Amino acid sequence: MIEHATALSAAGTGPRAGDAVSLKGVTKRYDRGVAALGPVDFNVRSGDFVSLLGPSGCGKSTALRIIAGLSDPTSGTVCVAGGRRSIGFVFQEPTLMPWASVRDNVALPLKLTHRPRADIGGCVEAALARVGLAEFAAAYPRELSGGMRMRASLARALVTDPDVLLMDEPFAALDEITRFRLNNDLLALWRDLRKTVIFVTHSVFESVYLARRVVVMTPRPGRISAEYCIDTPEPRDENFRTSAEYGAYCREVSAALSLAMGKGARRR
Ligand SMILES: Nc1ncnc2c1ncn2[C@@H]1O[C@H](COP(=O)(O)OP(=O)(O)OP(=O)(O)O)[C@@H](O)[C@H]1O
Repeated sequence: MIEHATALSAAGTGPRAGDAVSLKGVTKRYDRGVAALGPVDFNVRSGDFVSLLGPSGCGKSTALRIIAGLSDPTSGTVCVAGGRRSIGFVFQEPTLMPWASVRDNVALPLKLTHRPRADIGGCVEAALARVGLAEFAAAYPRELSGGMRMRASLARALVTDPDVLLMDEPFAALDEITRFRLNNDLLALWRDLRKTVIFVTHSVFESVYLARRVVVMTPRPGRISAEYCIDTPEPRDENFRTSAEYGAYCREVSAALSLAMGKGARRR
């Protein structure tokens, strides 16, 4: 089974036709001299679901922020097919405005891009229906559970119909039952919409469950240490989560993460 998993020494070259995102020689050094990332070469095919897996502080969020254009790389080039407007971002925290209804929170990206008022209502209703929150449009964030707040945050990212969805440990703070349910709902959404997803996590189990490609990073400054192709029939569901195949992938990726941690230790 595990022979499906192909470990590669490094990922990516320049952008190829069909790439949604391409990073070439990307590094990030913060103002105080912290070398956070790279160099990283990384390509993501359009419609793929890729997980960036690495230890806390290895630069995963930094990589996402650079792809989103929220932070500039110190060196290297970033290419996003369709440009930054084609990106939706889901942060670690739901980051909802507490004084605004769910409907108004989700409408925010459309208002910021001056979308005609007549379009906004329909787009918001559709995004809320996508994440199972249609009945909570008028509710305020304080009236929602943690999982529902994260659904609202996901709806806000989807409302502009982006090609690329960047997700930064969105479910890390949720209880396991809610997290598993959101994992399944995200996979269903991805199968329907076929957006390109880059999902950051430090959970081996979550990355193997969700992603078709797991990219393992070393500790800071994060580099790509290995890649695994999780080649299992779709749709994935609870049967996959409890399968011997899933367990074997998790063991393999876990071993790769341990190896990556060792690489980081040697560099320091
Ligand atoms: N604005 C900043 N200024 C200075 N250093 C920063 C800044 N943002 C991040 N760092 C540092 O860069 C490194 C990488 O941070 P980053 O948040 O990208 O890691 P991460 O892998 O996403 O971590 P986590 O999984 O804990 O969220 C860390 O050492 C962090 O302290």
